[in-house]
Amino acid sequence: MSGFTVSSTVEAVAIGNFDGMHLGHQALFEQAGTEGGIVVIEHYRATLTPHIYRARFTDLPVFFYDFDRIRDMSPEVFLEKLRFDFPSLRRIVVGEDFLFGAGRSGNVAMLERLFDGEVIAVPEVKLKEAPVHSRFIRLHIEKGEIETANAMLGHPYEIWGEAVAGQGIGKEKLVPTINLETSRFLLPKAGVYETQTCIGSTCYPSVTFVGHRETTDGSFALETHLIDHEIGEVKEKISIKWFHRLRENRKFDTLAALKRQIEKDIEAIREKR
Ligand SMILES: Cc1cc2nc3c(=O)[nH]c(=O)nc-3n(C[C@H](O)[C@H](O)[C@H](O)COP(=O)(O)O)c2cc1C
Ligand SMILES: Nc1ncnc2c1ncn2[C@@H]1O[C@H](COP(=O)(O)OP(=O)(O)OP(=O)(O)O)[C@@H](O)[C@H]1O
Repeated sequence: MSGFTVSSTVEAVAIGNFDGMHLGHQALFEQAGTEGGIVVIEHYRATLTPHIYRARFTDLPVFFYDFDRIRDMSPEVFLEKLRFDFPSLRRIVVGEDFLFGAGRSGNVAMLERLFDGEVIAVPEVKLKEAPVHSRFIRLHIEKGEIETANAMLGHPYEIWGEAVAGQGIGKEKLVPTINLETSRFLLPKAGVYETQTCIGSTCYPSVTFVGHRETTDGSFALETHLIDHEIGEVKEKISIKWFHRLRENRKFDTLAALKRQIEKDIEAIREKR
């Protein structure tokens, strides 16, 4: 989907890029109310909830404005577009730092001047003094600090991908794994993680490896092993929810040594259950 979608019923919109659909974003959605909608200014750089994945974290309808099509609009023209696209619009919800229009020339005060309805500017949401923003959540994920990222998101960090063929070593010599291919999602720092793997509507406890397989072929892989659950060939889309980084990616001298370590990783997760 690209460009924009129009709704004649939506009475309130929250506006922003909304990568992650984090606690700060959710505070805006609450103010938009049940008749509200979400206007995503889409610049195609989102890596936490790229494009339509944002819709997984809200019950409100999500509309997309392609950033390239609105970037040169003055604040006045942008407001005209909103009024045209949402003829029932009575309320606009943004964060208090919201800037809009060509060259980011419009702010909340200008929005209040130009819009004849209600403008709600939500104060910055923080988590224990730390401001919650997509850019900080990305940094935590890149450092493997999943608990902090999840606390800021208000939900477990989740990525989606397709199952692809692996080397065939796992099942024979280590543990069976689903090898995943993803695009656009930010991957956590290399290592081994406590995760859940969701196939269809069922989520299984799992252990996930992300990084270069230093012990075998050295190539990059994202692999997940379902703990205490056997599964045949997986054809549908899979998601991984991330919870905790267990350890670094390491090079083992033998496959037997790697297998012993993987068994310990699995046991560490079982003990928590
Ligand atoms: C829980 C888990 C932990 C892993 N840890 C490492 C590791 O520390 N170092 C490494 O080189 N490979 C690690 N791997 C990846 C294995 O090398 C990989 O599963 C193996 O090469 C088989 O790949 P295949 O599934 O493509 O056959 C791990 C895999 C799993 C499932
Ligand atoms: N922590 C927050 N508290 C309140 N409002 C927020 C917060 N973070 C973002 N917003 C508001 O949500 C909307 C979407 O913002 P945006 O997509 O830029 O999120 P962001 O987390 O600030 O992203 P980035 O880190 O990339 O700047 C904007 O109206 C913004 O002002």
